Amino acid sequence: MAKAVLKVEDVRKEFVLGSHRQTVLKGVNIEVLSGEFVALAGPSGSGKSTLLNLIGCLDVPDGGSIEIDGVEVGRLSAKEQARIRREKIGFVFQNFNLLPVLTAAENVEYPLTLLKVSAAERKERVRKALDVVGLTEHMHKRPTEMSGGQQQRVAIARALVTEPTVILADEPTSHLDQENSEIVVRLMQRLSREEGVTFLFTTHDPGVMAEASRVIRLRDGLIDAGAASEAAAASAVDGN
Ligand SMILES: Nc1ncnc2c1ncn2[C@@H]1O[C@H](COP(=O)(O)OP(=O)(O)OP(=O)(O)O)[C@@H](O)[C@H]1O
Repeated sequence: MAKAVLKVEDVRKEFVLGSHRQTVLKGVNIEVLSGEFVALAGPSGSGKSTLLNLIGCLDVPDGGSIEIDGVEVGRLSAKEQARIRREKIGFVFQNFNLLPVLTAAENVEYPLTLLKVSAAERKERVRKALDVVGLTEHMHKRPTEMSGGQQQRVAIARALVTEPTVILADEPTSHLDQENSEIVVRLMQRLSREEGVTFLFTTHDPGVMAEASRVIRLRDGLIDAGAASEAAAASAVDGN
């Protein structure tokens, strides 16, 4: 039985804009097991990015707890949050967010430099990460010299290279055409199945959701219990 690497319990978040107070997350509970490939779905404005930002230590919850690899991250100082982000979390963004002046290899190497990994080990880990995403021959190219799909694969290699507990991906395929979207989703799925990498990603695309090992749905600030029980019933039937 795989262990839970992410536990979100009764998480609440509200935003105040002037006199308007909006409760976006009203007590969210989710658990993600090591090696799972989990989609977070829900209508626009349902709080998917807000939840991902809390899990990614980019914001703090107003209540509840978030545990990553057994560490409670919801009430850490900004400095401690930054350390958790560097050591335990990989990020993939919809617009790739590669540094334009760096080559593919240098982009992938960057987070290892922040972790003070030795030059020899950096070289080996970058080589392996680019190999796993199938971009060895493009390692010296800059982002502008690569397609969107190739750039997103570099971003996945950059997220992978630190061997994080979980990779969080916010709409990783929404800026890609159908063909590249499929390539990127299949790549993430393969990394989950073959390398045991854990992914939690948001998406609006039913085709992408269909590839997930599990779909968690947010609605009105809560996990959609109907969808959760449907998923439990489906996994009981197919034995996953
Ligand atoms: N920093 C903020 N300040 C104020 N309101 C915010 C902030 N961030 C998000 N919100 C509000 O919280 C709600 C949820 O936003 P969020 O981006 O999490 O939704 P989402 O499900 O990711 O939407 P989409 O699918 O359109 O990306 C929205 O109503 C949004 O306006």
